[in-house]
Amino acid sequence: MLQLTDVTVRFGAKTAVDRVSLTLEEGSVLAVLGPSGCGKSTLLRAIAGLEPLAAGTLTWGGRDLAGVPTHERGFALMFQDGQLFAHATVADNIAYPLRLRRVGRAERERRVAELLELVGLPGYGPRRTPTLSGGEQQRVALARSLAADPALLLLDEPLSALDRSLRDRLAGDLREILVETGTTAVMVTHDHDEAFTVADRMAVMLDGRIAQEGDTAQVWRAPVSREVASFIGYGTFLEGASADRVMSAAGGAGPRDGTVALRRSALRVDPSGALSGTVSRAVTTSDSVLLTVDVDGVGPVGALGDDPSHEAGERVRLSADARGTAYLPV
Ligand SMILES: Nc1ncnc2c1ncn2[C@@H]1O[C@H](COP(=O)(O)OP(=O)(O)OP(=O)(O)O)[C@@H](O)[C@H]1O
Repeated sequence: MLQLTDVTVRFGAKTAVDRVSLTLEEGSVLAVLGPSGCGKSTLLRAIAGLEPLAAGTLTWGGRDLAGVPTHERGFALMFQDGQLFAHATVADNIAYPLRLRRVGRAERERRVAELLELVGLPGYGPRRTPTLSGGEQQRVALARSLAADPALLLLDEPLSALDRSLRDRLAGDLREILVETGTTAVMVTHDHDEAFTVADRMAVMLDGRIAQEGDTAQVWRAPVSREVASFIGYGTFLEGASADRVMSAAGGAGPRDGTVALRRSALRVDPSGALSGTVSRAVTTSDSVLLTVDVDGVGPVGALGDDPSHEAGERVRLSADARGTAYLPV
């Protein structure tokens, strides 16, 4: 088990990581999600032993890691750009951590073949890394990180150098590989889709502190604040009569105090929907039409359309789905 208690990292007067406490069971994958500059890479580097703690403790399996240097922690790190050796073959890159451990040649070859199979690149061993695509290079980097059977895998934005569609596919593969190998991992990302796909637990980090931590499904359904909600995909916030009107259309209970957060998927164009309004903006993407609709008696909300011909000024009806809504704690 990885346990962080009040972990604090400072750079001069700047507190980059501020009293962070987290627990991660073995076999679990935690995503640390947060905006640029919130301190998530620094937190990961502190776990790796690359940044000294100004305060707090870090333990693995009950052992205090203070004074344990990076190479003795038994953790592996993988970065955004993979950092493969350009002059070496794919097989040599993956075998590198095994060489450091003086694993014999036959065992190295067996393990490299097994890892290439695992990351979906069988037969790639003799290739030189500069001849690989970006996605293939990240798969090789992942295989190299897993080669030495790390106790804990630390991933820093492992997919962010890739384009969107490749990223979505690799995120799913990464999830399967981590589950199949039973790897305990901490992944830092600013992309909530990636965090929901890869991890079973999520810590949302804002300005050096953990704003919310829990099962990904729990965080998805019940963000604890507007800041967290905005960061995990809720785009509309309503209060008072506007909130009541939408929640009653969604079949919710009677009026309640507080703010309702809505994902775009909470409101969909539907000719038999209970709400009506005027489209103020329509943006077509490959799999949906993103609308802003000025709903009568509610105000502007994000909604999903089904037809690329929607246009500003058009009157539409919307139905509401409670699964895309959340009451924020008062
Ligand atoms: N070596 C350093 N010296 C001084 N300040 C630093 C150092 N490393 C990071 N910081 C500062 O600490 C804060 C957190 O940085 P960090 O890299 O952890 O953020 P991040 O959440 O990973 O951001 P990004 O997603 O942009 O990489 C930032 O304000 C950054 O400028």
